[in-house]
Amino acid sequence: MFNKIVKILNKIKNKHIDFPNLESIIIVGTFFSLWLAVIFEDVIEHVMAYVFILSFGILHGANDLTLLQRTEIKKKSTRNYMKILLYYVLFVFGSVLIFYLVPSLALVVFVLFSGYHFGEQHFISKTISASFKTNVLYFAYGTFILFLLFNSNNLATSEIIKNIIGYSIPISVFKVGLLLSGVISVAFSLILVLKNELKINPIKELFFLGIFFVVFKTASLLWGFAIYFILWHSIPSLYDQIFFLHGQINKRSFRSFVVTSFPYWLISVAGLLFLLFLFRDNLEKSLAFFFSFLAAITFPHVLVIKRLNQNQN
Ligand SMILES: CC1=C(/C=C/C(C)=C/C=C/C(C)=C/C=O)C(C)(C)CCC1
Repeated sequence: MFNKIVKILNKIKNKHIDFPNLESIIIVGTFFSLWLAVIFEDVIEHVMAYVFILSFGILHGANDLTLLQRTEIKKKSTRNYMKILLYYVLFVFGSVLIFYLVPSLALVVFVLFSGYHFGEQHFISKTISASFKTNVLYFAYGTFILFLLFNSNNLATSEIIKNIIGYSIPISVFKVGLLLSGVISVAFSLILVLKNELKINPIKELFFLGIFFVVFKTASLLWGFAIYFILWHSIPSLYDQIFFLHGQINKRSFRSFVVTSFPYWLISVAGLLFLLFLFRDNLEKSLAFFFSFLAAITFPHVLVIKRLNQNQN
């Protein structure tokens, strides 16, 4: 009883947000964003999407170096930090180079990596223990969400892909991808639930998928992506990262997270804005560059978060 009272007081004092509340906020935010998609035309949706991706989206990956440092068993030292920074920068530039040299391979790897990363974020708190089967589920679920988005906006997606890789791919690729990833997701979630290795509420999961379907069908490609990426991925991920670094979620830990992220955030946003400025006259080309840049900073981020989750297990 006493512990409960202390917990409630602590919540009020720290304005602590617990996960069920965060989920409700995300659902309300999604419907609000959906309403914005109905009243605004594509150009406004694009501006809103860029603002969200550049703020929360980039922010959720801007503390990777600190997270990496924390997960290092070795003692922290300046030299250690410099080494991590050097590897990180090399990794980002290596990704850019691969996008430039073999764009089709880079794009496939990017979509697969992202799928795993989205699925991992969605299911990690509902997974009892990590295994090959949970990895397959993360991968299949995340790619299913991406293929749902691509199918709902197939022409716009294939146009951007054409700008990245230089040739068109058949729209049927999205349908096959959706079907395959959907079947694998259902099969592996069933196996994991039956083995008591996954704690999910199937009705709730289907409800979420229904929301994503309506959002992707109603919003433009970029706004639909931004709604999922920010509300359903970046905000829960920010929450987990702040918790990992500070042990609690309150104004102070959030501020500290923003302060340490700021230099990396600024460098990424300045680089991205510069690219968008260069391609300002050609929306399709600028979107292609935008996604390639996002990919370059995503590759190391996916590995850092994977490591963080392994560390927590
Ligand atoms: C939406 C979209 C694409 C994929 C974007 C992806 C996969 C983004 C992933 C971002 C992540 C995982 C960020 C970091 O956390 C394509 C294929 C470029 C085509 C055009 C539309």
